[in-house]
Amino acid sequence: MSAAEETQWTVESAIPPQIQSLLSEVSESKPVSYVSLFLQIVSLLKSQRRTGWVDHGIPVCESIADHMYRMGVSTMLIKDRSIDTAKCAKIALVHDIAESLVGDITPYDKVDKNEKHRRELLTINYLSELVRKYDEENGKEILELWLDYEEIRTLEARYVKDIDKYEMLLQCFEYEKQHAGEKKLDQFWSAMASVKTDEIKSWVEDLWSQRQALWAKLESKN
Ligand SMILES: Nc1nc2c(ncn2[C@H]2C[C@H](O)[C@@H](COP(=O)(O)O)O2)c(=O)[nH]1
Ligand SMILES: [Mn+2]
Repeated sequence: MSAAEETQWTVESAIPPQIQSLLSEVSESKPVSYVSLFLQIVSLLKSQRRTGWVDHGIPVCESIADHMYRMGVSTMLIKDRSIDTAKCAKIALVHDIAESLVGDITPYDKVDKNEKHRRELLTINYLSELVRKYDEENGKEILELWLDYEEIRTLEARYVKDIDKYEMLLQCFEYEKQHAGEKKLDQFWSAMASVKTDEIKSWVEDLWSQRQALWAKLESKN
């Protein structure tokens, strides 16, 4: 993608036609009209497949929403009582919300991380503004929770960052099991090194030993 094409990306250009047609139906005189508009943009997360799996030929793979849902549930398992797990769940539910319009960009895509951040920051501000039309405080909260994650501003965000990697690795392990030796997704497992908290490290270490056992069994059959 050329530099010119990259910087041409705007939120407005990323809004798909089915959402564009809704924009003329909201009115600041009717704040509640922004609720369904915002949530129909969120719906895009339910149909967008996670690019990393698509790139590795996983048929019928999970969506971005699937990933965030299981992350939300995962935060409820954190047993460190000093962590505000309700806040973790909220961060999990919004951390990839900008991908509704930006799309799911992997570390191997041609979009560099500054451009990815630029697009996602424009989008989260756009989404936050939509919610503020209905409720100022809720719109601000969604933006702040997203920034907590993006900038790892809190220990809760650090846990969610770790769970983002754990959830991906668990999904990777599930795809490797499903494909019974046909798909060895080694590339993703380098993410283990990014996990920082002791508790989530213990989750990852357990998963890694399960994966090692799986491949020992699969490779013994060959
Ligand atoms: N091909 C690879 N894709 C990867 C890797 N690590 C992450 N990813 C994918 C997973 C998602 O599709 C996307 C970003 O995920 P976020 O949850 O961070 O938005 O990138 C990898 O090692 N290889
Ligand atoms: Mn994520």
